[in-house]
Amino acid sequence: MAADIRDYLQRHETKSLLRFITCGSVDDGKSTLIGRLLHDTKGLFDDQLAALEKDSAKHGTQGDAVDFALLVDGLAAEREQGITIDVAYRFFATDRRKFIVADCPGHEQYTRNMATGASTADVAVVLIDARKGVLTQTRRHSFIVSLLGIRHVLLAVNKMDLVGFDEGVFNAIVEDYHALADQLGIANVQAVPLSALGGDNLAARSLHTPWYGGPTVLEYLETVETASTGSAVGADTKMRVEPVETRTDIPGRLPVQWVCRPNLDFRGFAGTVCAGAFRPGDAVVALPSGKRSRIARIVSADGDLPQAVSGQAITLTLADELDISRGDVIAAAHNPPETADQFAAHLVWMDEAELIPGRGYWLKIGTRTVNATVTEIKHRIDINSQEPLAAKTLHLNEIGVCNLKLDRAIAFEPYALDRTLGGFILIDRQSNATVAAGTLDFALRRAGNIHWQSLDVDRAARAALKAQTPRCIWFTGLSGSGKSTLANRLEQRLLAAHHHTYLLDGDNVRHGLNKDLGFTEADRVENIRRVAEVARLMVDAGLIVLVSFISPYRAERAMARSLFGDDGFIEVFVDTPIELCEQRDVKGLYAKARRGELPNFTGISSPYEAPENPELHLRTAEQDIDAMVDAILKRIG
Ligand SMILES: Nc1ncnc2c1ncn2[C@@H]1O[C@H](COP(=O)(O)OS(=O)(=O)O)[C@@H](OP(=O)(O)O)[C@H]1O
Ligand SMILES: Nc1ncnc2c1ncn2[C@@H]1O[C@H](COP(=O)(O)OP(=O)(O)O)[C@@H](O)[C@H]1O
Repeated sequence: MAADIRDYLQRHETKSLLRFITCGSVDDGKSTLIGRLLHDTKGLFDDQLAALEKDSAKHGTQGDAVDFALLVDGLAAEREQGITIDVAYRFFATDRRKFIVADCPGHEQYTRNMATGASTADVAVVLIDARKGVLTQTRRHSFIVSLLGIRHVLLAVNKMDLVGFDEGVFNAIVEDYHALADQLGIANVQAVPLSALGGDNLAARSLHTPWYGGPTVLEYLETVETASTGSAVGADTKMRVEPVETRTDIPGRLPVQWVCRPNLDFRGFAGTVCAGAFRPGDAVVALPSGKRSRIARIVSADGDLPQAVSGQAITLTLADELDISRGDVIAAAHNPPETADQFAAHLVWMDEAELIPGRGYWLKIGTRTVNATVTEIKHRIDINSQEPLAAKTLHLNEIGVCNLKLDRAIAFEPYALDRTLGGFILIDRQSNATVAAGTLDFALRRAGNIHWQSLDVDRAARAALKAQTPRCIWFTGLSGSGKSTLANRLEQRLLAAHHHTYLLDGDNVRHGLNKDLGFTEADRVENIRRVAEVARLMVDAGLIVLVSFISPYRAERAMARSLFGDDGFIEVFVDTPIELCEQRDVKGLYAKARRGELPNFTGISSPYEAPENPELHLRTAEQDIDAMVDAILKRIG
């Protein structure tokens, strides 16, 4: 298939390319619409058509006629479910233009696919069932369309045949949608009355709508002018294709995808220009380091180029040796993007599990991946009214405005200016699943104004005075597993050996610093974040710090570890089977939890994620306490 696409694109190299997406609810007729467009423009590959005819006879719902929905519904499994689940990219062309269409599924839980498809599109085709009008789903899709910077909407009012091609019905829907588009700031809306099934106003003008004087769907797609600045390179095809409109007047930006170093004489920075243009001799700056140089050469598969514009995949060489790595951005020196590590952002939450403020996620932006936490949810947005609503978390498909903090500064642009350097996804660090798509709105200035105060007396000096190596020894395990008992005994032994220590115990810290926190997932995340920060200060003070908290989540233990570095963090897994903890039931909490009187109890009604690679794995059922303490002492030397 990849070879077919390459061949296809090559044949159409000279034409401009329009990327669009289709959005609609299940059964609005998206698949039929795309299938018919492909068919009517002869955009089908012959073998696809043959397969379609065969499939229609087998599964089709349209008698002997070709069932166009089958063409885009793709996988058999999806067909069986009757819904489309993945984004399917299709290619077709007319004499005037070539097209890539992302077919975005309409089922409520598949917003993620829609955002994926929308992130590179110039135009969104929003389908409406003429009998149903503007639905919540239409509003959600349109909101994402506007959020992801698509400025052009084709409102496809489908199934006009089922309302007798009534002009009044069409006008009422268009009026409704215009009100929504105004709210969302979508300035360019073209509404078309159509019947995808009958082909009315799709490729050919319909005789049933003499009252309609606008373009057909295809005419619109062939002629719409968008401000695309280079979303036109298919990553998988490695092909260069001209975007609809290439801007060379805006400053150049190249997110570095990889550093190309075939031999000692050549060091190039490869990537796809995401905005503006570069020429040899241009002054450039590497971000976030801020180091400057000039472009020496622009190397491409076709030899050296006099200019590279957005959408082109190239390799730059520079006049000076700069330390630039993957994820950095090379930008025009006279007008570089800002760098920052804290942002206000919009988020579309796409995971079944809710967003946890304070938890660490991977944030991928351009070619860079960094650690990020949502520090605060400002509000979520009511999809119907666009009103802000109070929110402590975001659930599946909810859209919110929040503050983000990264573990290092990145070069960025507000999304409204640049989709590559302003659009990001959040990835769960444990499962690697994409949990959100988002847009950076602006940098929070305070980030740049709070500096780390460098002090004359440092950790090394404090540690030297105490004649010890400061460390964090982190005990994790179920309630009653033996964390406190072991930590206590260890502290006694350390004290006897004249060490300076402090024991932070969950129960105790929850009486003071953390007395505002309970046992929900979000509260536990915050509980661990605070105690990890406190432990870090104490380690900085030169102490050996023992932390004894259930700390049930891998993500937060990884976060704690990252504060100390591998040498400074010893994770001790106090591994006791829950049956034994329950037998011990030191505080009577298991009995209470079993009676249903204690909600969110770890191991019973709240999860415990066992460590995968702890420095020490202690099985309390098999060893006695002193032997285990000896093992810890041996490990810390
Ligand atoms: N619902 C629920 N789940 C678990 N534990 C509960 C709960 N409610 C109260 N307790 C008591 O609180 C102690 C655990 O607090 P932690 O701060 O260590 O928990 S956590 O790390 O935030 O998960 C824990 O102490 P340990 O038994 O020493 O672990 C319990 O005594
Ligand atoms: N090998 C062992 N290691 C640790 N604790 C043990 C062991 N065997 C029995 N225990 C008992 O288990 C209980 C553990 O309770 P505790 O230390 O308060 O656990 P946690 O702090 O994990 O909730 C104590 O009563 C302790 O005496």
